Amino acid sequence: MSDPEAASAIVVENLVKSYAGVTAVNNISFNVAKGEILGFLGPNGAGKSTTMRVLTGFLPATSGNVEICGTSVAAETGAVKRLIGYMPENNPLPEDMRVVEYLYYRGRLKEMGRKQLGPRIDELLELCDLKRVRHRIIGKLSKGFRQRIGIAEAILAEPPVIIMDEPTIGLDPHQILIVRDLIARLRGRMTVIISSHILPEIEMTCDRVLIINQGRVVAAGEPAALKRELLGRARYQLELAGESADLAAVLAAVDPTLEITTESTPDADGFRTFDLSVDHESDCSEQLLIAITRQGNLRLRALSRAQPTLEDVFLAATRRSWDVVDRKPNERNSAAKYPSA
Ligand SMILES: Nc1ncnc2c1ncn2[C@@H]1O[C@H](COP(=O)(O)OP(=O)(O)OP(=O)(O)O)[C@@H](O)[C@H]1O
Repeated sequence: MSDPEAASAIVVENLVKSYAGVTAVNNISFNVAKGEILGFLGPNGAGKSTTMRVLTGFLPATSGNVEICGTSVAAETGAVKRLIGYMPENNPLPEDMRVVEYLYYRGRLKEMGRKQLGPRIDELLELCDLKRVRHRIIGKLSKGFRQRIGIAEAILAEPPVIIMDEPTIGLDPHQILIVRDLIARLRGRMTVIISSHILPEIEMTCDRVLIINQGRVVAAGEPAALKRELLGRARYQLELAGESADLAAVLAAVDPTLEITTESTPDADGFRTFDLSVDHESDCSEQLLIAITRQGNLRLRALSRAQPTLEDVFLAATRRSWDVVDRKPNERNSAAKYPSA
């Protein structure tokens, strides 16, 4: 059998990080496979930045073990820093340097050879759409350019692992698109962890997500699997005129687990919006459409299957974890244990 840790670029085991009086990261464990893009999500104060700082060797862990490509962060912090390209939140850049100058300077600090640096910087200016600002002073550039300079710097020496804290924060939709494409191009070549509050962004970019709250992992998996695990029931919406009892009878005939969750008051034409939920994932839109049309007394104007988003998953996972936190300690002991990824 293959060893899952051998295929992991990042291994985090029972990581704890406490500041004076605050446990920011409370015993989290997860692996990130080589070439995988992992989205790291959590509400404000969940412990995302702290975890990233420990992973990159900028902060020592209180306890636990972190390995990057088989190298222990605690034992070989210097070596680990060379394995990671890190773009911290609000990435600080030297205001008075020119773009090329800065990348060259950072490359030399990363011990890259002069001959190797020139072509690599040209490649990155192209990849990160920075060619037209290559000789501009960084302090005079917009946020979008500055974020891309941060990404260029993180991937400059082609480290196997890239960690980005809120890479699209403060960017406009066009700039977000550029950064998203840029990250997608790293898939398979580098292992990437991205922390973000922008959930559609994460959903589009990441292979897997890890949601933390109050320093603990509260959900982990592929977005589609998490939707099934956390949201369970599929949802539909109808715009329909007719008696609720007639609709209820049709629903029972289509699927005994189909139920009306909310219904609106009728509009001027007598149509109401009904929200439905059903206990399984398989699509029953067509059966619903046929059964309602055949019923005779019901007039259907619209039928749609709700597509749950990562935001729904995030809210369900964090709400579930708050429920556990709110329970009395003796109840908490018997609560379901959450996956540690
Ligand atoms: N240097 C510090 N000293 C004391 N407490 C800290 C320090 N840094 C963070 N904390 C606390 O640790 C907890 C986790 O903070 P962290 O910044 O890791 O969360 P986060 O998920 O990155 O939040 P955000 O999304 O707001 O950046 C918070 O309660 C925070 O107040």
